[in-house]
Amino acid sequence: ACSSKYVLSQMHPMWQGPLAVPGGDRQSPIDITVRKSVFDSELKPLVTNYDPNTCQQIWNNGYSFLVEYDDTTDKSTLKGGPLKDSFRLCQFHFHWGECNAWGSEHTVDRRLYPAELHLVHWNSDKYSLFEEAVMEDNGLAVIGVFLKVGKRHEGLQKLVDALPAIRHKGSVVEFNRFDPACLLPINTDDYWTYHGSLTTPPLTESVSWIIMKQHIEVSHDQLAVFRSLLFTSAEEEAQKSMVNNFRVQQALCGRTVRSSFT
Ligand SMILES: COc1ccc(N2C[C@H](O)c3cc(S(N)(=O)=O)sc3S2(=O)=O)cc1
Ligand SMILES: [Zn+2]
Repeated sequence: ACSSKYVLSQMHPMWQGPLAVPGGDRQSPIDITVRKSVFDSELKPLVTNYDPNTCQQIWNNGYSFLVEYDDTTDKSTLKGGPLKDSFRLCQFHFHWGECNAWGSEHTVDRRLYPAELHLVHWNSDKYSLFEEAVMEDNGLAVIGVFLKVGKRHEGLQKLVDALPAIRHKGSVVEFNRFDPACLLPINTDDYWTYHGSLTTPPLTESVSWIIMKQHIEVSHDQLAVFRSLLFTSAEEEAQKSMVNNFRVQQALCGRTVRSSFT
């Protein structure tokens, strides 16, 4: 799939029809084969500085639900890790399955998780707008965190309680003072990192992926509320449950996945 000009057509609930991505040799998501990852002692700990007051709204974009942050100043930033520059948080969202057996986009030694959190940041040292950065080689940095079903996640509940108000595609509600740091695992020093792409259209190959080794736990009931969202807008006849909003895994095409831990 790497040499071919186009990625295989992604006949997937999230979008129909073939998706042409020029080149297509650094697509995401991927399976992380632990024994093939390469320890890199140059990789630093992640440095996140998130200001909960920059949280603005939560909305259903028809792929997932996004919590959006004011990224007009450097108030919520990500530095360190594999990154040379400072990146600004613009949104976070999740991917999940119709059941707890699957739902994550990345896998570790083929292990699937019921859901995966993505915290999306753009390179504010090199670019002045998200829209510019998203098209550039080192424009975005996305932190991926696996979710496992277990004890209730207290910090997540505020977000879960807001979901019924955005059931339909296109609905938006104000959402303030949410600190995304509460969704990070205790240990953020251990991660894998590789160069990849957005996992939804436009699939641009502009992402430095940082996948946390440690997962977070959420309750079965909290995840069930994710599945009560809809892909469809209020006007559409057939309502489709927003589930399985993950992309099929892509070929590694010779890329190396580095680890910050041995
Ligand atoms: C060019 O116009 C745009 C480009 C990208 C986007 N985004 C929305 C996407 O759904 C999306 C999916 C991401 S994932 N699953 O982390 O790879 S990150 C991301 S986004 O916030 O960049 C919006 C407009
Ligand atoms: Zn995502």
